[in-house]
Amino acid sequence: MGPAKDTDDGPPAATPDIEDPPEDTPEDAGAAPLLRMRGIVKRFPGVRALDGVDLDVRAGEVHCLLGQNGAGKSTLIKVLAGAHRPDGGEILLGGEPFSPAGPTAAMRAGIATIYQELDLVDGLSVADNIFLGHERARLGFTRRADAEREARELLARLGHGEIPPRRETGRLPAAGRQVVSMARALSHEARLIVMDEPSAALAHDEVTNLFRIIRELTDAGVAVVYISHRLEEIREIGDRVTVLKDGRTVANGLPARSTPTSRIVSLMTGRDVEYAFPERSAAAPEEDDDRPEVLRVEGLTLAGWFEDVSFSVRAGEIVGLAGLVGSGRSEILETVYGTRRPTSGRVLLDGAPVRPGDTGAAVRRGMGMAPEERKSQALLLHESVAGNITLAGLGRYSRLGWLDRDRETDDVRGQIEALDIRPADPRRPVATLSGGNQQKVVLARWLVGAAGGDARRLKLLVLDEPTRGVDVGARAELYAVIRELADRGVAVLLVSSEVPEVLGLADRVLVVREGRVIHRAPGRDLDEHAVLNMIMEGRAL
Ligand SMILES: Nc1ncnc2c1ncn2[C@@H]1O[C@H](COP(=O)(O)OP(=O)(O)OP(=O)(O)O)[C@@H](O)[C@H]1O
Repeated sequence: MGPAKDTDDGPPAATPDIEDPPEDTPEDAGAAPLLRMRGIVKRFPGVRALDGVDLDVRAGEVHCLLGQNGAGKSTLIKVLAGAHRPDGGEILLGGEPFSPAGPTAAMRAGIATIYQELDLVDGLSVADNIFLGHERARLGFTRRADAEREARELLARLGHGEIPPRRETGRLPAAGRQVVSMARALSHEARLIVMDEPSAALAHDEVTNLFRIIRELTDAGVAVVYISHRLEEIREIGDRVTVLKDGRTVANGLPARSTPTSRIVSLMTGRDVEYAFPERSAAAPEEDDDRPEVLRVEGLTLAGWFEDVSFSVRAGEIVGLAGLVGSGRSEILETVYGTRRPTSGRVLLDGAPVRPGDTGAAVRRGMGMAPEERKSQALLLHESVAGNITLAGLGRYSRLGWLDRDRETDDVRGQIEALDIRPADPRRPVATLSGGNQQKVVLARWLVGAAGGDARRLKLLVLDEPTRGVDVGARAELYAVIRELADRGVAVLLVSSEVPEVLGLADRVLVVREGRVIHRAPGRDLDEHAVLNMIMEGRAL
């Protein structure tokens, strides 16, 4: 089921099963909530994204908002942040009716939002981004030295005094950009901060830092609305949980720590999902494996990033790189695919060298890549879902100069169904899909490539954070699809910040630290604790 169709005919939808308030509430239970949203409705053409959502948030709590991809989480917080005008419902902030005329009005009322795709201006300095659109800027707070001093203080408060306020924001790594976004929220002295998947781009130690900051904020009485698909995080940082499904609230304010995971997952998905990794193929030890080598990387070096990296991936094999953000793991993938040109070393596909730094040649030879930054690197946002899915292989659909539309449509529909892309409408512009559904579109593009039996067949699929932003239900489906691809003979090379994902999926794992491969082992022989220890401390237990 996708979001509610915006039609007025048909029987009214059943009243959602809203849970009673929890018993183990924080001390301020009984006090009026800081934020109360009631019956919020938001329609887009053809879709009712929000169909009567309730949300109550108390001062000083971390309130987690959960739901499958497309359930309406981002839309709800955009309504709260003044970015969307609701079509119905009521919002009370501090007991007063609240209907922000726009984002600036919401910010002035003390609501700050850190979006999934950070809304920073890459070309501006860190300090300029922090004070962008700031009231004080308009009152003459433009003196650079003052802005930079205050920016430095905010960054230090966030534990990142090393980020220079004058640095061009686009040059910072993902974790640094997020700190800037957080500093912007703090600069507004917000009383409610919304974080939309703040940990998605962060490595383990950065998440620890993020949680420390969140605790400081809530201790000072700030409320945090936290959106994440990582259920284990919700247990660690959350106080209460609200679950959305198809644009409705199905559970309102459950206790975050004591509600069983199975209960939360079945509320989100409407079914019981087994959160398991697919069976691995019976992998032979590396030296005895006689499957053909699809990818061979020899002494690959990208100065300043990684050094002397060698490995191979065989047909039907999944190889995973585990490492921290900044360890060089994503850069290794990008150099294999040709987005970056190595300083030295070689990449061979089916035994023949690939032209360095030439992604076009890589694709023609049968490589596909789903990059980390889907919006800037992978999607044509104004194109349709179908257009994005068939992007890499248009040649596949032309016969004697005619485009074989039927075949194209069948392939696209097949992928929409296999990955449960919502809404299931091939003509919808990708820009209007939720974040997780956009990620599925990126993957679908390469899966189409793997389906055909023609010369353009996919041989090597390179995946950088394949499940970022993807909900728990769809994750299991994606894992199964990736394994199925491997079973069909595709070689898969992947990176994920989630160590259990690398260990659960990969036949072989390479542990990367500070630009070097420090350990190699079959996925089944490693455990999460040992790998975390290696990537953080540089040694095995
Ligand atoms: N600007 C828009 N135009 C049309 N439809 C939209 C627009 N924004 C969101 N939608 C639709 O509204 C629904 C809810 O999307 P939303 O982004 O709120 O989901 P989400 O719960 O945040 O999902 P995710 O976990 O994938 O980020 C989806 O069906 C989406 O396609």
